[in-house]
Amino acid sequence: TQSTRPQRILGAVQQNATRGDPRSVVRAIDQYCRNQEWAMNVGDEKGCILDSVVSEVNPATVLELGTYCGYSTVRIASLLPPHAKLITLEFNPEFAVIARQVIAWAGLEDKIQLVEGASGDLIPKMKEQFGVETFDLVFLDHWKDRYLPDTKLMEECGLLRKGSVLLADNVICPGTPEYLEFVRSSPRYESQYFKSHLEYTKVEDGLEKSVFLG
Ligand SMILES: O=C(NC/C=C/[C@H]1O[C@@H](n2cnc3cncnc32)[C@H](O)[C@@H]1O)c1cc([N+](=O)[O-])cc(O)c1O
Ligand SMILES: [Mg+2]
Repeated sequence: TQSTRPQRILGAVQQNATRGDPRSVVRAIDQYCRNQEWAMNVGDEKGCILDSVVSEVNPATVLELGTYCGYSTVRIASLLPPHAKLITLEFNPEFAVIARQVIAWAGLEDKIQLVEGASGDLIPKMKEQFGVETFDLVFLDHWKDRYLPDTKLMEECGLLRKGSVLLADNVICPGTPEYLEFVRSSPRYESQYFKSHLEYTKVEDGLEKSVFLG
């Protein structure tokens, strides 16, 4: 039977990456998606900006919205200090199955908790079910029309504290106009745009970093 793109991405990891070596997993996915078939991973160019923000924030708690195959999950977790935790939400069970295997190949199961379900349902349960107080860093990379409602939901649920950093992918392509307008005009956020390119292409895209001011 025909394989799916996520299955082929997992195959590229298992063939080309070294078990327990997260950076080799990231490299294997980038090489596959650049040379064989495009996929919606944040990619290496925006990934370097992601790395610098993760290193600067040095977060103890991270929330990722939209796991897909686990590329950015592994990329972020590989930079976290010991005992830091990353929770990643994915509602497509087929993608979750692949992402769990990518995360396992990287040897990062202890740092990453992949939760299957919709962000709108899971965000209100974060404190009670996952023992989270607040998130130091949130990476938004799920459906683009969910960025704004989920940000408001995180505020309402008390999951953001003064200094929490939101980092949003694709604010230009495919684009998140309502979210961008909100974080750039709200007095409760200090926003900064990092110009880059859509993964594996020359099309403009970028990341928006927004610090919650409390
Ligand atoms: O559409 C894009 N991303 C959507 C990502 C979606 C991923 O997040 C999950 N999800 C969605 N809402 C969810 C709510 N809760 C949990 N998981 C959820 C989906 O099951 C999928 O795994 C995209 C598109 C392009 N592009 O060039 O077209 C480039 C990119 O970098 C992109 O990120
Ligand atoms: Mg993206």
